[in-house]
Amino acid sequence: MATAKRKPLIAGNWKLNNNHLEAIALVQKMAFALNDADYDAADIAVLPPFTAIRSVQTLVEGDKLRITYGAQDISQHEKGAYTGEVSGPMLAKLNCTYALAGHSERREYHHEDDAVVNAKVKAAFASGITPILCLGEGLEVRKAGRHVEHTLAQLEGALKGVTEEQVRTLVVAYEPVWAIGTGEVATPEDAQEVCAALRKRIGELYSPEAAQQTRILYGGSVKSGNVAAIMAQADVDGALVGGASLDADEFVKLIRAAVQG
Ligand SMILES: O=C(CO)COP(=O)(O)O
Repeated sequence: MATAKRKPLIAGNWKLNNNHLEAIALVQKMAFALNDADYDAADIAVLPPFTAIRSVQTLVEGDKLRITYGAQDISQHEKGAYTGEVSGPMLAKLNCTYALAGHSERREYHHEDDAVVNAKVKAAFASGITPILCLGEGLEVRKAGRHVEHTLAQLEGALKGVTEEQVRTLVVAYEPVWAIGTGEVATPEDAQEVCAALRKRIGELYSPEAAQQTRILYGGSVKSGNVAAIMAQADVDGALVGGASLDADEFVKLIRAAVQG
């Protein structure tokens, strides 16, 4: 089998934090600390709230920063009477590289099911944006030992109608809900078990070659102190980081720990 050549992706999901001025300050601090070796070693992304994307874009483009950025959500609709929604074409116009689709907090608080997540993944691709498809089980499912089948079912639901060409560029993020914001990090072996199963299933649904190209991240209480062991797993290609991405020093430390093999 061809050896994997996947560039790590470390993405900071800011969630509901940072107004546009705070966003500028945080990205400036990151940019000050990061160097070319960091950017060569990993793709580095921030996912600000919608209101801060324009400010981040202006900073990144004005200073030609190698930090990429994206949105925490994307509408399944392109335009029309959908109050409060932000579309793929709007995000593309802001040069967003990524959009999260199906984060567990969207699934839980906004009742997004696999069909909606599927529509969001396709909406992102239609606008030239790379979806970061978030998957993961809750505590009950984990306790019942059904975490692999649960996560694979979410994957299949989200990929209906997605082409092999698209899946090669897709980013999947395995985020066990019980490990998000709880300090309860999955063990590296827990992360590897599910990430390997996801890659295997992508191989079965598409092709082994496509599966070797899809980047699969782990998320859930990732910090500078635990990221190296998680990244050492064969099928983990990066991290989706919440809390630890809000502090520039900690996030840069985390990025460096992630790529030191
Ligand atoms: O949900 C997450 C990233 O999308 C993980 O959040 P924490 O890193 O704060 O646990």
